[in-house]
Amino acid sequence: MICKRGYKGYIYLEDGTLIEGCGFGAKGIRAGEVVFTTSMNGYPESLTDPSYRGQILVITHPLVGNYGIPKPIVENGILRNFESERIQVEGLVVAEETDPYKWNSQMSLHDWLKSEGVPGVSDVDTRMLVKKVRNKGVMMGVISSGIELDDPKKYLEKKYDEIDFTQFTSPKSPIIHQGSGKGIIVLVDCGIKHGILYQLNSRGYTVVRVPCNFTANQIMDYSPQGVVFGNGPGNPKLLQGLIKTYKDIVEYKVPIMGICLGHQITSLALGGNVRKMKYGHRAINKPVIDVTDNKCYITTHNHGYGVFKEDVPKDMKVWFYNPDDGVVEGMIHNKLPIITTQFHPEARPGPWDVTWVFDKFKKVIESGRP
Ligand SMILES: NC(=O)CC[C@H](N)C(=O)O
Repeated sequence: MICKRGYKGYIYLEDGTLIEGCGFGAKGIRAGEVVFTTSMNGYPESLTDPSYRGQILVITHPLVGNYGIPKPIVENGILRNFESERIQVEGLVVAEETDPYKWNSQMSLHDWLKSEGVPGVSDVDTRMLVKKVRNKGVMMGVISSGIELDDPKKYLEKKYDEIDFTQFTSPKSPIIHQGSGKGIIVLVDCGIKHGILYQLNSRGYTVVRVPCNFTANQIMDYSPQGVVFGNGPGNPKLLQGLIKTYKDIVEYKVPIMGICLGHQITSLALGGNVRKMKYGHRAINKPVIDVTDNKCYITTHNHGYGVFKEDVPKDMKVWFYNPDDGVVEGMIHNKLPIITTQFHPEARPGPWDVTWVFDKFKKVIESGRP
């Protein structure tokens, strides 16, 4: 195989599969859970989504890199075109990585991965790889770019589900984004996407991002009008401290919104359950049905764990579900001002059809009712 960047690359799966391709981006070896997204675009946003920490991402769209990587645009400390300040995935696998052709491209995908020390592998039969993951379920794997992979098993000692990745993605101290109005929302930041910050801040709220391990007292010291438990990486059941904080916050009856990881933490804190899915939902065109009016929306997803119908806490009801597999994609509390979505109402990447969920949260805050 002749490789465009001059070096080879490999993907090794824990079931023994070894795939040879071409290396791109940084030279190096990393381990991670191998997951795939069917998103057709939005790779700058996906690669910087902290929920992908610990994972090797396979993009099923055959050409990746066509429009390059834009210059970051920051307003009020909020990134408008990336989801965090760095690439979060452990590695990237594509069929073909291309050089950019677009007016606002600042650098190629290859140069971006290289500058951030993240390995990529191209020229891979991603369809075969995805079929394997779909049939067997997500697996641990090793990605190597530009380095021979002699003994891949030695990189596979740690299991994705047993690592608390929020230690890498949560800020160490609070970060404040001033709003135009008076209200304060505390956003519990276990590795949030800037799209969520943007949606809250653009509705006038001052958003205080607090570390994932802040206590309820520390959160309530800000006298927030609402508390948002945002997205984040890894296994929600490892976050027992966060679950405790959630339970304590519920006692204050303050309006709560849970997004993705926050939806899962809601279920665990209120007596429900969360389970690992076979290969998760990662896409920007997943259908969800709103049971209140039976409307179907096309939404952005990135989750490997899920709340199933029988896992919903007894004081909550299903708000959204995915008609493909029945996974619960949103919940509303029967009495308390608590709403959640498993999908990403902030999209990025993806359609903005469901940003009204943030307006709904504003109404919940104003009325004090779910
Ligand atoms: N995007 C998220 O918040 C993901 C939540 C959780 N880490 C999961 O994979 O299911």
